[in-house]
Amino acid sequence: MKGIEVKQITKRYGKKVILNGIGFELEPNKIYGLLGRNGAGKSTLLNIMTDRVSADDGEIRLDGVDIQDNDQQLGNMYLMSEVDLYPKAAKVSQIFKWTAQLYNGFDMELAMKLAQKFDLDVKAQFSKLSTGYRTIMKLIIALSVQVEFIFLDEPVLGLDANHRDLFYKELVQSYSDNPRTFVISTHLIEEVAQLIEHVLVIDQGRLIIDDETEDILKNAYMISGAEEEVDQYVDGLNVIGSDKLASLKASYVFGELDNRVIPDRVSIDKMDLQTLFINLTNGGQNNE
Ligand SMILES: Nc1ncnc2c1ncn2[C@@H]1O[C@H](COP(=O)(O)OP(=O)(O)OP(=O)(O)O)[C@@H](O)[C@H]1O
Repeated sequence: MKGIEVKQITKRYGKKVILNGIGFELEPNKIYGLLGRNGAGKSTLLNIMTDRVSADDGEIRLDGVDIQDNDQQLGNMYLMSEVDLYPKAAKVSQIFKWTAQLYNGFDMELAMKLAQKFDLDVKAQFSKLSTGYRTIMKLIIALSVQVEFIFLDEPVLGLDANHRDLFYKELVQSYSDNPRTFVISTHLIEEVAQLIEHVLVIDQGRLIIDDETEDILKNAYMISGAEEEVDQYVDGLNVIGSDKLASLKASYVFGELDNRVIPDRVSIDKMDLQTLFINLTNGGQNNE
């Protein structure tokens, strides 16, 4: 198979099972969203996929070949994470140069252009940059390395709204100029909902969603109105949660609605990705 296969990955820390037999595939040239609550194991999974952390069980294959200790395969992947791996005194421009030596296809012209757009001073020392600008430098590198698989772990950490907006635009531009696969792990679901083509959700060690964004949202509904009528309407449907305000209720349904008659005082709207995520990962508790 072309792409990455994640096969039955299990990871424990002490007695705690963080990832429990996770399996999915990443196709070439697609933007994935990797979602999960705090501590769900997203960073651990990305670290395993890039051979920075070893799994207790399972295997990662790129184009059919195991990536473990395989520099050639690992050279096709880049992980941008919160961890700062650079020497304290290093300047941004030096870090760009080192990265270019490590990754053949590094696009220095793009990196310098992006630095200008984001107002990043390439003569500054990395350790003296603000939190947001450290992220910006790492993002610029991630967009400029031009490898086949790019993993972005919390890519907008510390970025203000304008910089986040600029980053999403530059990501789309870079993706259309040079299609490759991105996996974006983030908590800002609504901001990336338009970008991601495929959604992966990890919850309690398991992969609970692995589907195209469009297909997921096609079957995600918010049924709202008078409580009694809402309850009556959703009876027998796959209700994943609900919210209540006085006598009004909103029930969240994930799955097909049949041809049942919609009562007058009930309205049906599409659920957004963030609402769906919250309801799927709140441990079965209603939000009432
Ligand atoms: N080196 C480690 N030793 C022990 N436990 C660890 C280690 N690294 C991660 N963990 C634990 O594994 C779990 C998953 O952590 P991870 O950072 O992968 O989650 P995450 O989904 O990225 O979370 P967040 O969204 O909060 O960043 C957490 O309970 C964390 O405490």
